[in-house]
Amino acid sequence: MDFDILIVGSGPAGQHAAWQAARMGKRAAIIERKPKIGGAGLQTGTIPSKAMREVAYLLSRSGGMRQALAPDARSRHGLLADAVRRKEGVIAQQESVILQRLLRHGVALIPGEASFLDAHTLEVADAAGHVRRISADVILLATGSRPRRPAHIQFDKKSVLDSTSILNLRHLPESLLVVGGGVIACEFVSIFAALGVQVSVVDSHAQLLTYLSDDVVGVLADSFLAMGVKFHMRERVVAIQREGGGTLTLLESGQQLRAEAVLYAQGREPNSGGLNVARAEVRSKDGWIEVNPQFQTSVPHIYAVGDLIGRPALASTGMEQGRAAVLHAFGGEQHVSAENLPMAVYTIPEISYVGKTEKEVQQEGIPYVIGRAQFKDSARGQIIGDAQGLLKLIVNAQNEKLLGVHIVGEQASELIHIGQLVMNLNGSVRDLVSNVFNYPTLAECYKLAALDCLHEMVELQK
Ligand SMILES: Cc1cc2nc3c(=O)[nH]c(=O)nc-3n(C[C@H](O)[C@H](O)[C@H](O)COP(=O)(O)OP(=O)(O)OC[C@H]3O[C@@H](n4cnc5c(N)ncnc54)[C@H](O)[C@@H]3O)c2cc1C
Ligand SMILES: NC(=O)c1ccc[n+]([C@@H]2O[C@H](COP(=O)([O-])OP(=O)(O)OC[C@H]3O[C@@H](n4cnc5c(N)ncnc54)[C@H](O)[C@@H]3O)[C@@H](O)[C@H]2O)c1
Repeated sequence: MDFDILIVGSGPAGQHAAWQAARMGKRAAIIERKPKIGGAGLQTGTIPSKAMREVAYLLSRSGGMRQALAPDARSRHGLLADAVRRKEGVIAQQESVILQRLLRHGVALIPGEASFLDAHTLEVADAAGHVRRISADVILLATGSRPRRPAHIQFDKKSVLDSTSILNLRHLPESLLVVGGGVIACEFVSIFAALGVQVSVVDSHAQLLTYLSDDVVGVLADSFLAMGVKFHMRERVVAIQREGGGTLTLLESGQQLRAEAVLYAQGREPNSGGLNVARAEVRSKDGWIEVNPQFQTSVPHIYAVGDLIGRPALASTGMEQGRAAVLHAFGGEQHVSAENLPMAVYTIPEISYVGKTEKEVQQEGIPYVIGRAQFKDSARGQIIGDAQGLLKLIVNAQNEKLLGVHIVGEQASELIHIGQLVMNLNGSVRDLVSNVFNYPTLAECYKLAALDCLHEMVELQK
């Protein structure tokens, strides 16, 4: 065999699998079809969108930007240029960090598109048309996902966009219609609304981010309204046409919406088409690869991780899946599945949560109480001017254990890890009450919300 492990895809899942294998002294190689490494994590998704968001966020913090920007188209385009520059700088720097890490650990990087010849052999075709065969004891598939592009929508990378092409815009549209109410949709609504674009949203649901708590999403929706975002909820898109320099979107209700550009953000599809998994007898469903809890496919020495296996489909979880699969493949330390995975939505304001939602707790029939802390009730919240922020704890009313933490507001993506650790260490709401937090901090909201929970528990017992 040429290698101990061949990894297909250099996104977060593939990188972390390769790094782990190399740390275990294995001969590892990554095959990547794109000219640059990093996948959606670094090149077309997580990092570029977060880098652009940072520019939009800083602008939104400076206040009043819509009015300030409206008359001056040149400065608006300058802002997009700033966002693009920041994005490209961060990508280049991270690319170099990842490359150095992989090369330092002796991971081979093989350019080209991989497809199975048999269960131990991949054919790799590079951009110059050269084809080679490479074999390995273990094969790990980490080919990720791409935006779902239904055939009836004419994407053109200029005015009808997906989450990849929107990152390459060089001209800031006057108006943007976002089709979808999921994570990608909401993150881009934040970025473009904060950059001064007139943003509208169309979604078939009654609310954005349907799986989140109503009160948390309510804070986000209010913030969007304050940024001038218009909503067309419970509506479906029938067609998107190009019209002059812009677009015309037809809704099922008969309404017609004009916007300079449209972002279509309704889910993702697996990158498994070219892999020819049937030749290796790897089972898949609608292109998503089926795996067991150890990330083995139907062929035990072939593993699949990351977006390719479906939800949660996050860079954070993909990295850990890659590491876990390699530990399993080479009999390393016993891997314990990570529990209480956090999720962050990098909107303005940020949202983050861990554990169960109130709806899930109700469905499971668990007796619970809710404790809330408004950021405006903490000194730090006042200092930084976050009047909307909210931290909400869901606590088991019988054993006082934390069941879920939901945060919307400044630093939500960082703050969540406090609650996550308490949950992972099987702590209770009383641990949050007795903990001393720096003052003034937003973290102190944990204590305020925990005290609110204790109060609710007393009320419940009356
Ligand atoms: C706009 C956006 C924002 C996001 N924000 C976040 C976030 O804030 N936090 C978060 O945790 N997650 C976020 N995600 C999700 C995250 O980007 C993905 O979950 C993550 O990148 C998946 O990693 P992966 O390694 O499975 O696949 P990918 O990152 O998609 O990488 C797969 C790689 O495989 C390569 N490949 C595919 N087929 C072949 C083949 N046959 N041969 C060779 N190479 C192949 C591809 O070219 C690609 O480089 C975001 C996604 C998007 C689109
Ligand atoms: N901050 C983050 O962690 C982050 C940010 C962006 C993306 N992501 C990852 O990218 C994934 C994809 O993001 P997304 O916003 O596309 O997904 P999503 O699941 O959040 O939202 C997709 C939306 O499209 C709709 N939809 C899906 N399939 C559809 C179909 N066939 N027809 C009509 N509507 C359909 C859904 O109802 C939903 O409203 C996420 O699940 C997440 O894993 C994560």
